[in-house]
Amino acid sequence: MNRAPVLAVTIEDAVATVRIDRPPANAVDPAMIEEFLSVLAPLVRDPGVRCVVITGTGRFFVAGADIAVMRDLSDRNQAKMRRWIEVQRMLELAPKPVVAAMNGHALGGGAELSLACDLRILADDASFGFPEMALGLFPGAGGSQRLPRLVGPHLAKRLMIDGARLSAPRALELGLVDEVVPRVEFADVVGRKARALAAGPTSAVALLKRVVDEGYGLPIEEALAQEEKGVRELMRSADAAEGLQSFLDKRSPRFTGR
Ligand SMILES: CCCCCCCCCCCCC/C=C/C(=O)SCCNC(=O)CCNC(=O)[C@H](O)C(C)(C)COP(=O)(O)OP(=O)(O)OC[C@H]1O[C@@H](n2cnc3c(N)ncnc32)[C@H](O)[C@@H]1OP(=O)(O)O
Repeated sequence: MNRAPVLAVTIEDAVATVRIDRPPANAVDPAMIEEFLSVLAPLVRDPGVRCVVITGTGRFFVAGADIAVMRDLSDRNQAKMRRWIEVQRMLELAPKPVVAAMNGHALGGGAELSLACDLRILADDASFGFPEMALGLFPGAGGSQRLPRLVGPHLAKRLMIDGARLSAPRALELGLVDEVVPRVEFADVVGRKARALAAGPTSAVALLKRVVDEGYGLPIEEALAQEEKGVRELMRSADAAEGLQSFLDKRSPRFTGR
């Protein structure tokens, strides 16, 4: 059954915004996951896109997996739903900054998606959390592995066992999100942040993301070797030359992302 797309992509000032609109709660189903994979691939590859913003509509960013879909616990259905992990890896490895602009409730798989992004901005009246336990589940779409990396294993287990929907200030206090913004200013703040990121040295951001992803968790000697590989590429980048020269010229840098 083909249905209308639930993702709308706009590109302006080198910022690609992917807006989710699947009423009533932007819950994730297999069709949305496949749509995400198909719209993200060109955005990740396009050098003209230097920042990607993922956002929702109305009261919801993403309310998690579609619970009606999750009732089908067959391996086949779980395999289709588990491709949500691939969406997260695409964002995590994108050679450019990715912003989770959480306009509304970011829960379960929605909160998990945001953990794969580089900047998490939450509207001040939105909630954030991993309520899967109330459904007899746990955040098994990346959350059980990324959350401990973010806040440490003890707090991560507490958040997942408790399953609380956290207020925006509490999510900020725990370090789960980077910024909480009043709803009335949300779109402006996200736009400003995204444009600033797009105008920055996205080549350095791309290399840093790769170095962190490849080095994290490795024994320090191997991790430093990964870092060295990235630094060699970094020092050959046009952005590094421009950044250093602009300081000496006492002018603002004009980064190209190369
Ligand atoms: C993301 C994909 C991952 C899949 C991985 C599969 C492999 C691994 C499997 C094992 C791991 C499991 C991983 C599970 C991840 C999940 O995300 S499970 C779902 C987690 N989310 C929730 O539990 C949130 C559920 N929603 C709510 O609690 C409330 O809606 C709210 C957010 C507190 C808002 O409440 P309120 O303002 O009262 O609005 P509602 O009336 O409740 O909701 C409005 C309508 O939206 C529907 N809805 C809301 N959330 C969902 C949802 N997640 N799925 C389906 N539908 C949802 C709700 O039913 C209402 O619908 P109507 O009644 O028709 O208006």
